[in-house]
Amino acid sequence: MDMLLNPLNRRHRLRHDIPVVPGAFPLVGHLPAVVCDLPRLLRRAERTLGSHFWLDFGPAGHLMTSLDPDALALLRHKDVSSGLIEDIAPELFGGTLVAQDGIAHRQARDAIQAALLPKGLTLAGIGELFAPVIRARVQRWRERGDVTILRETGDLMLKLIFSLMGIPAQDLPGWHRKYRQLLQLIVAPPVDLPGLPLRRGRAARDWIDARLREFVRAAREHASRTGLINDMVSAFDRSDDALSDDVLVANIRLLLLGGHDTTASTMAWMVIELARQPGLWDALVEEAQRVGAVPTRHADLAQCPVAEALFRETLRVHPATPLLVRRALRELRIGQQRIPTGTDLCIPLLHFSTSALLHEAPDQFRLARWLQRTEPIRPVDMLQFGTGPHFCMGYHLVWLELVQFCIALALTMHEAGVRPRLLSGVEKGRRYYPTAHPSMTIRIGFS
Ligand code: HEM
Repeated sequence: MDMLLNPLNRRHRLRHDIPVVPGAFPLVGHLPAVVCDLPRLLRRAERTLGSHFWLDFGPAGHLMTSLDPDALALLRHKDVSSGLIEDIAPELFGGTLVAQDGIAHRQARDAIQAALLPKGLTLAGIGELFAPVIRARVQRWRERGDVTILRETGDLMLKLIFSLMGIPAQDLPGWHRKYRQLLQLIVAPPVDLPGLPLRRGRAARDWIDARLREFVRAAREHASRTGLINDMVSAFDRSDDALSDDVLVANIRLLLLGGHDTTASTMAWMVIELARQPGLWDALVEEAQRVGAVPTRHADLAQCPVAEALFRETLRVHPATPLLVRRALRELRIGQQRIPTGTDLCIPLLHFSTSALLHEAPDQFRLARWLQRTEPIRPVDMLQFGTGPHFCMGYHLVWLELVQFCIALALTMHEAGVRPRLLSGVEKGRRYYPTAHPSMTIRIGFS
């Protein structure tokens, strides 16, 4: 199938001496091709235009996209701002630390970081909280015999994140509904009328924020239901310059958003890879039988190298966050390329994650690249979580929950004498933006 580009727009144009990729549609620009076919779009642009080119992200405007590995240094550059993300999605990310720079960013980040590091997660008993929820879910898959995998992992991840926040089981359906409405803010047209996505999304955000405020109050009164919120609130209250509750609430909401789609997509890809590569499944089952139980603490993860390699390789081949956006605050250079002040930038992690410049045989799914390595994990090996001051705050949590998930899946299915099998094609229906994920319709059987 050919790419979703506008056949009437073939003109070669330059902006600031950098070529614009032809084929943009009015209003939505290159978004159809970005969403459905980003790897091919980047490869074609590189082949025909070189390492730097403009892509039109429709309402978000033109972003100068760089495939030069030097562009990664921009993620650590003091004159490169994260504020662009707030311009693109003000309703979701306004006031959150992902859109802040410098001291404001560091203050908010420092105040909640400790709760998400291995020690904080262990003290709050997050592994113990998650293990039974994950085991119950894969047990249900075994009983059902086949599942639509992305829908299931999406549901499981919401349950885990809500349990992290201490939301009681009977309140979950209400939270699910509001969360789905909140997500509509990503695509809502800017029309604020009753019944339209913007109005519904804002109302859902206010509902969620009001409840998060109650959690914060409960934590201050030492009546919190979970260690994690408790730890965040006390760290926030201890921070040098008092930060307002609005900042705390917006950032707890950011954790709900940041940890859902990304992890659900990775989990679904893991099951798909296990289903289509029987050797991977056998290695995982052997490891699960050796450890005998779902690990609950970070210290236990070292006993699960196969599950860890599966987590790292799945993310390398299928990075859930395909691109990062930034704004140049002054004139910069990427290699030989001059970047004018004010340029909006796109740094496609997806391209670097599967680039031959950074990985040997990048297109091959190889656990051995992790299992046989002797040197420690480098920043470039974790690129799927970003790099620099905005490096993902959920990294240790994701590592824990995905290893837990792999071991639970292998133990449960092996006990029943079944293994995952792919019941549908994988290539059709993949999406790459705003989060990359496999097709919604892929079914996995357990037989
Ligand atoms: C496979 C799962 C995940 C992937 C691939 C992922 C990826 C990323 C990436 C690439 C960034 C950098 C954004 C930037 O530089 O602009 C980021 C930031 C962030 N992530 Fe994750 N993430 C995942 C899971 C999670 C989870 C589970 C949480 C929390 C519960 C989380 C919370 C955050 C937060 C709060 C930030 C903003 C950090 C900052 O701006 O300082 N993420 N993530």
